[in-house]
Parts: sequence; C-alpha cells; structure tokens
Amino acid sequence: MGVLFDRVCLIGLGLIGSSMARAMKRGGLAGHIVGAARSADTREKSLELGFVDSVSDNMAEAVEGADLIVICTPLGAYKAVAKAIAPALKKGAIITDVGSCKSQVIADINAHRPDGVHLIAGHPIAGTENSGPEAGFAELFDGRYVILTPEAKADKGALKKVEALWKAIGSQVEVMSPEHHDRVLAITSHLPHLIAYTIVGTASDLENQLHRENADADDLVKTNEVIRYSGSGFRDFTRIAGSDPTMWRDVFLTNREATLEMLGRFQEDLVALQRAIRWGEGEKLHDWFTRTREIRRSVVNQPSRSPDADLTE
Ligand SMILES: NC(=O)c1ccc[n+]([C@@H]2O[C@H](COP(=O)([O-])OP(=O)(O)OC[C@H]3O[C@@H](n4cnc5c(N)ncnc54)[C@H](O)[C@@H]3O)[C@@H](O)[C@H]2O)c1
Ligand SMILES: O=C(O)C(=O)C[C@]1(C(=O)O)C=C[C@@H](O)C=C1
Repeated sequence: MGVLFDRVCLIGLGLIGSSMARAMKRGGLAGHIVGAARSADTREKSLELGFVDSVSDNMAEAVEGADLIVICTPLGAYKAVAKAIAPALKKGAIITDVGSCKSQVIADINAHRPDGVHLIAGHPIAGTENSGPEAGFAELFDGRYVILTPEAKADKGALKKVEALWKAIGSQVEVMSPEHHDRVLAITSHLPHLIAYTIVGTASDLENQLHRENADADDLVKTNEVIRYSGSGFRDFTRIAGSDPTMWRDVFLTNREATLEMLGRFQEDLVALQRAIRWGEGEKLHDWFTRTREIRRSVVNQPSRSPDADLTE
C-alpha cells in the first residue's frame, strides 16, 4: 500500500493506540510515528516494543509537523488534549480519534480546533478487556468495522484519507452521524458492559453476604465461590467486567442520554421475562430464546468476524 501519512502522532499508547501503531507499521502506512504518553514507563516500553519511532511526554511538541493526529486516550481526557495540542497543530493536519462515543467527543475537540485543521472522528469496533501498550496487537482491527462520524461540513479529502488508512489497516469502514453511532453503540456495546459490571458486582455482594451469614457455621464457605463455581456463561461476563474502569466510567458519563434510553428499554423487557417466569409462561420464554439463538448464529456467521474471538474468552 505504501506511506499514506508522512508523520503520524498518536496521543495515548494503550491497547488501541499501540494496536493502531503496530498495524500502521505492519502495512508501512506512516513515514514516522511519534507517540505521546505521560508515563515514562509507557514511553520506554513503546520504544522497546518498536511500534513507535519516537516518543514525547509533551503532547504539543509531539503534534508539531504531524499530518495525522490520533487521540487514543480515555474520553475524559479529550478536552485537555484538544486544548494542549491546538497551538502546535500544522495547517491542513487531520485530527481523528478512536473513542467509543462520538457526539461529545466532536464537541470537545471542536471547542479548541484551529481553522484549517480537519476533524474526522472515528471508532474501531474492536477491542479487548486488556489495556496498556503491551496489550495491543497488529491484527486487532483485521476485518472489523470502523465507524467514521464526520460532520456534514467536514473536508471530503480528509475523510478519504482517514478512510484509506483504516482500509489499509484491514478494516471495513462505515460512515454515519455521531448521534446515530451513539444510539447504536449504547445498545450493542455500552449496555452489555453495564450489565456485565452489574451482574459480577451483584454476585460478589451476594457471596459476601453468604460469608457473613455462615460465619459461625460448620460449612463456612472459605474459598471464593464466584470464581469456584463460575460456569462459562458467568466467566464470559467476568471478562467484560474486567475491562478498564477509567475507560468505561468515561463512556457512561459521555454517552449518558443514549445509555439511559437503552437501559429503560432493557428494563421493560427484563420485567416482561420476569413476569413470564413468575406465571410459568414457557412458550413466551421459548419463543424469546429461539429468536435470540438465531441472532447469535447470524453474529458468528458474519464473514468479517472470527467466530468467538471477541465473544468468549
Ligand atoms: N478497549 C477497547 O476495547 C476499546 C475499543 C474501541 C475504542 N476504545 C477507545 O479507545 C480509547 C483508548 O482506550 P484503550 O483501551 O486503548 O485504553 P488504555 O487504557 O489501554 O490506553 C489509554 C492511554 O491513554 C493514556 N491516558 C490516560 N489518561 C490520559 C490523560 N488524561 N492524558 C493523556 N493520556 C492519558 C494512558 O496512559 C494510556 O496510554 C478510549 O477512548 C476508548 O473509548 C477502546
Ligand atoms: O471485546 C471486547 O472486549 C469489547 O468490549 C470491545 C468493544 C465492544 O463492546 O465490542 C468495547 C468497546 C469499544 O468501544 C469497542 C469494542
């Protein structure tokens, strides 16, 4: 494919930033990759792993001369990042990002974006529960969707370049409005994480309660029952619930409205199933589970997805 951007600056060298850097190195897509990270440990590790050509602890210095800037930090850092880099951005540079929510992100960046600097916000629908520079890998985005959410007035040339980059990385690009993205992802990604965080926390609370109730009994439960008796269904939830706390705190605070809307719908359906169990409505339960089994089968049969890589451990 060859070099698409002479100088790329990645801000944040965690799972997603380091995976993008690795994928760009694999394809020879960037002339020079500079990584900005606050911690000396991350900077050293990133150089050692070889997915960046240089590093800096100063975001403004790092973006100097960059043609593409990719913000790969948790969402709560965006405002400060956008403000810090604004004075150092080159005219014609393109800012993009990988954040899990889009409407707020665009507002945060636009508040400081200088004239003549383009913004094409984006979100790769690929990840794991791990974080940090060592967690990344070049294949993370292979065959996966990347959603770009340019504003209607966004520069078409800049959109084409960011689209070309993701395609060269091996992803499928979809373009949609930021608002639509945030509603879709609220149900397909944000709510599932909230449910996983809830169920694992609830199980742990219950376990603590049992410990207290049985404290003087002969059959005192000594080992961690959440771990000991977890079937693979519960283990799948614990994988998701092991995701980065900072990242997910920021996702829920950023995509508040859409998440609350989807949570409301989910609660209605949960109550309907609760009622079906109470009243012994087997047919209703069976119909519901038949429909969801079909959905599961169509998900794993999607040509662009490797069967369970991201659905189970
Ligand atoms: N993890 C996923 O599955 C996934 C998938 C798609 C998109 N995303 C999005 O990607 C972004 C990064 O997530 P990640 O999984 O790579 O996280 P990560 O924790 O692995 O990496 C985040 C990086 O940002 C840096 N950072 C944190 N706070 C900062 C601050 N205030 N200023 C500057 N740098 C800061 C960290 O030091 C780290 O290098 C998030 O916005 C997230 O919503 C994550
Ligand atoms: O596989 C996982 O661990 C993920 O949760 C990845 C996942 C998702 O929900 O699909 C998580 C957050 C992102 O913004 C994109 C992808």
